Amino acid sequence: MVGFETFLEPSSTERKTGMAYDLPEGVDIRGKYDAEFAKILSRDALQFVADLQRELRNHIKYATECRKEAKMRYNNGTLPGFDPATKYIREREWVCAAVPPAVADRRVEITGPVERKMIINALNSGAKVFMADFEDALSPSWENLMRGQVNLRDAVNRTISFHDTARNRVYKLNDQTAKLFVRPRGWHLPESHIFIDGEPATGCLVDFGLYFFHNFKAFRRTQGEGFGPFFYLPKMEHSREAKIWNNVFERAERLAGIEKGSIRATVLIETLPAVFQMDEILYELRDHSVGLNCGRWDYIFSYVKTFQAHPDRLLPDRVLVGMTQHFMRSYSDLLIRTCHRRGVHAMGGMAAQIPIRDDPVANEAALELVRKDKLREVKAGHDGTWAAHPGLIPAIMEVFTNSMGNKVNQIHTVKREDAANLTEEDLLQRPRGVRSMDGLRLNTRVGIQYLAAWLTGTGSVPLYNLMEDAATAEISRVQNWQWLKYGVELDGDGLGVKVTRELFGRVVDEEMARIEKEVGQEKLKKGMYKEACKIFTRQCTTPILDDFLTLDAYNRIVIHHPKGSSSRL
Ligand SMILES: CC(=O)SCCNC(=O)CCNC(=O)[C@H](O)C(C)(C)COP(=O)(O)OP(=O)(O)OC[C@H]1O[C@@H](n2cnc3c(N)ncnc32)[C@H](O)[C@@H]1OP(=O)(O)O
Ligand SMILES: O=CC(=O)O
Ligand SMILES: [Mg+2]
Repeated sequence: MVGFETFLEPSSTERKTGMAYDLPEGVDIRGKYDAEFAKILSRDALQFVADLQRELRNHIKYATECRKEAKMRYNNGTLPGFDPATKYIREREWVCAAVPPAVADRRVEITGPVERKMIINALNSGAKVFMADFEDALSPSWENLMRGQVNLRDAVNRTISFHDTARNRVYKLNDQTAKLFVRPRGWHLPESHIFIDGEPATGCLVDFGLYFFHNFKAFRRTQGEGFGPFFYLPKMEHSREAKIWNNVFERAERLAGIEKGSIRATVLIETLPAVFQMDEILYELRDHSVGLNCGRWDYIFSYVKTFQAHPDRLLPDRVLVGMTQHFMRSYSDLLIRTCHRRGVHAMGGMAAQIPIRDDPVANEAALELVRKDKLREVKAGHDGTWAAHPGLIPAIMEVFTNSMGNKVNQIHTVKREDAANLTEEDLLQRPRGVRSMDGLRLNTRVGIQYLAAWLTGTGSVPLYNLMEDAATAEISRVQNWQWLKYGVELDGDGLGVKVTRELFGRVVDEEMARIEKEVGQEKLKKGMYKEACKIFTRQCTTPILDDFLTLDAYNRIVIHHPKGSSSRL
């Protein structure tokens, strides 16, 4: 193990190796060499990541096995629920460490991929927080991930700029910027361009490790007011996964020589099993927590996934599964109650609407939907919420500020004790609504176009005036799979058509024709639409549901450079 102090200075051990990365023992890089990437992938930074991986790999494997075991139980008919063994954690009075002053006010948070121009725009957007995303909004190609690390380093050091040559516009940071949170990938995704002891590294440890290593010092000085760095943690299913993150944080703090509790993280509650573990997750992270967030889109995806073997719990059309469905409202209410009882932020989620530039009437209608959604959140007791686009920030800020007045959050003022009575049944209640041919078509059209964008390096896209990312695309995929698997009757159009493979095949052909008409023949040919259609169709029709759309698709974007990318000195 290299002492952490040696990491901090540009060290003499970071030898110039020409066109190859300088690697510690047991680490191999199979991604393309780039001189900028080499500054991120320094020997000492890689050593830090490798040490995290070595210390935690068995815990990660165990947690992965537990996920499989839980899936088997749900597939055999068990319903997720509160764990009697951890009742004492839910019932006892305890609180998380106090919220750091730098992030007490999080009323509007903007999110976006770690792309250079977007990072600058997001930090300048007027939002209180910017969540820079290696996850739902990013296609994890080697190029995107490593450029993302370069961009974040420059953002934290405040040297980031971007020259849009086509528009001759230079982007720079304002004096006042949003506070930066970083969201690493979920536990399930490998980083197949970095091998540690012969195995692909765990994606989130690479994202966390490289970012923390290069930025913790500057971050604490420039924006954390002595705390930080700050993170969002996605897609957890159980508190044992939060415990692994807590170990990661403690280890990083120890090695960096910073106080325990410096690193803070907000956990997304975006899987159905995790809603029954909210106290337990906060408890594991009680020294490092700044709250929970309603990751509503992955949560809906997870509802389908968890109940993949329960034909009595089929979803209605995707557009009908909103926050006013009883199970969604119950989840948000219980999350608020749990967070405020434990002294941390209860963050709202993402409304999918984005500005519609060429149609003022439609734009106003979209904005009104966002306002309504945000008003519901702030009235329920959320302390802040997410915006997908800078154009939405003034309206959302106004809703939260009008409702919260001078308060920076509602942690101590809105307790929601009424939500203590919510039951497992409330949290699992079947969503209501119809299923329609339009729903099947929309899922198909959106799923294919999103995947085509993802395969070519773009992880969040505007489609039909809505933001689409990995989480929303997952809903389209699993909903089609579920409807096909159980041959549901489309009762929403009065036609009573059953979803069969033949019908779905026809829908795919027709929707591909529609996509061609919309994007043009040229773009269709140049893009990855046919490949995307193949992957999406296979995943919708496979007898056993794939765990993640992006796991299969990831293999298509891994590009190994066996020669000249790495060297062992
Ligand atoms: C389910 C979840 O996990 S939600 C969280 C993950 N998802 C996300 O973070 C999605 C974030 N949003 C986005 O990626 C984008 O807003 C999109 C793809 C939906 C739409 O993007 P675009 O089509 O480029 O929007 P549009 O053309 O209106 O952009 C106008 C300007 O706003 C900027 N912009 C748009 N969204 C963002 C954003 N989220 N952050 C920073 N800047 C943004 C654009 O870069 C552009 O800047 P410019 O005028 O300087 O060139
Ligand atoms: O990550 C957020 C979500 O809604 O999913
Ligand atoms: Mg998500």
